[in-house]
Amino acid sequence: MKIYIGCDHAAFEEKEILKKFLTDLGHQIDDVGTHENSRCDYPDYASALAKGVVRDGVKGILLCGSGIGVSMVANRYKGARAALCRTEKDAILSIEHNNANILCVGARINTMDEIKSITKAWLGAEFQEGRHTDRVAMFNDIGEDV
Ligand SMILES: O=C(CO)[C@H](O)[C@H](O)[C@H](O)COP(=O)(O)O
Repeated sequence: MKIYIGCDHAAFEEKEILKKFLTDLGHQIDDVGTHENSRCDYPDYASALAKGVVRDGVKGILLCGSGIGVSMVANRYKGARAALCRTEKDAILSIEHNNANILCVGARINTMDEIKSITKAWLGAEFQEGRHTDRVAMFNDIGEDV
């Protein structure tokens, strides 16, 4: 499966480790950066990743210090369903009920082992459809100025 990955400086090392973990599992990884650990701005990378995910109809993984900033940015793009996940349960539910297409994790919150297991759980889960399909479709009609 092709998977986009992106991060800011706070999660650069974790992103590199996760990239190898996913490549070893047989996934094709498209890295939108950052490509070094000097200070940068997560909106740049979360935007690039969300655009790629929506355009190509694939999944993506975003990492920053908390996971919060990247999830906020990604969800500004129509068609992006970014879920901040702290546990495997979060990850599974974000797919089963919400058909998340972007996983967000916090490298300053979760350990590397936790990030790997959250990611594996997320990639292994399946959208349950049924009553969830119409609810997720409703997302597309939301997004007005207030
Ligand atoms: O967006 C965030 C917080 O919601 C991320 O955790 C960033 O990685 C963090 O803000 C970066 O912080 P730094 O002090 O500039 O390293």
